[in-house]
Amino acid sequence: MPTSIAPSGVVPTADHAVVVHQLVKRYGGRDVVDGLDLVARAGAVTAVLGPNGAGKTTTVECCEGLRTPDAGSVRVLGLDPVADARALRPRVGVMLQDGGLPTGARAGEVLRHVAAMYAAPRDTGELSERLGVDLFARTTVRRLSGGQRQRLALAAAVVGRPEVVFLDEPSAGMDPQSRHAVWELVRELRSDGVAVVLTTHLMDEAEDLADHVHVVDRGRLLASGTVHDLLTTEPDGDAGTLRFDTVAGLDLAPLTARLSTVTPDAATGWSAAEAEPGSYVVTGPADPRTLAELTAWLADHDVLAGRITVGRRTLEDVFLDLTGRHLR
Ligand SMILES: Nc1ncnc2c1ncn2[C@@H]1O[C@H](COP(=O)(O)OP(=O)(O)OP(=O)(O)O)[C@@H](O)[C@H]1O
Repeated sequence: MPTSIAPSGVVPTADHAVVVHQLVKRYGGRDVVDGLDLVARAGAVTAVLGPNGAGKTTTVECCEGLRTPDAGSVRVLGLDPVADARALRPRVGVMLQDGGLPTGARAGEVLRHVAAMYAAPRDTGELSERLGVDLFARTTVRRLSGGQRQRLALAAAVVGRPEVVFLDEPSAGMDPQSRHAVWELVRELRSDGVAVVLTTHLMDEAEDLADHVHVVDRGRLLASGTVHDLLTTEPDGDAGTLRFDTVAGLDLAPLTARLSTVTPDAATGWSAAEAEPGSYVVTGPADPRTLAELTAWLADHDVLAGRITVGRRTLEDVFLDLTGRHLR
């Protein structure tokens, strides 16, 4: 069962490296973070997953001491990120979404300069090589591509061997190979005991990397738990999904009724939604018979599906269930 599908179920304990409690942040009278609870453990990857504008960056910036909460509290390693900023600086690594790097300096210099600020930094040569920073070490930051800046920012965030790392959309704009290198590094940080907090709107990033996922939307926590917990939460249990694309506007009630007749003994029922015009998601105890029934139903309606896929539920489906909207 999930650690919590309800926001109130996030229970901070002493071994949490990050504890955000009822955080509120307002801009222009609008609560962009609206009573958010969030925890992150050492030796684990915690993903803050939500669509654009959900309040992920604002939340993480409050954890980094870059923004002051309007209400609620934030503790990182037991300290206040704003009041105890000096004590936290050597212990926390931060990768900002816009990089936050000096634009006139060369990439290699930036990394060496950041490393020099720490007592026991990582080997910059080894780190540069594995993230591909060595390939553009002599290029000034302003000339780097978005993905190159991201890689440099990540290297700078981890070079000081921090205990907690905040990564804001770490693989945004990266090619698949760079993304793979980032994910490998994140996994290694976890096994070294680092508390990794990453924001993402990429469900596969959250599913592949995260030990714990906080799903946020409109400044609020919608669900929290391990990926497995979130994907197997009642009422859908171990439901699978049948997705198909065809003409828009099909009446789905007769379809779910028909599928239910095929699986009368199943613990879970069927639900169906038109996620986007002409793009349907049918969730339930999918098996070969129900797939055959779906295609028969389509044939009865004289419609040809452009694509039919069978799969397990994804975090995208969880988000759709919770909000009625897509993650992106
Ligand atoms: N400095 C600011 N002044 C006014 N509004 C802001 C400011 N920073 C953020 N916002 C607004 O707060 C809301 C949340 O923004 P935030 O960047 O935290 O979202 P996000 O979940 O990180 O989104 P994205 O995935 O697009 O980065 C947005 O509506 C944004 O426009």
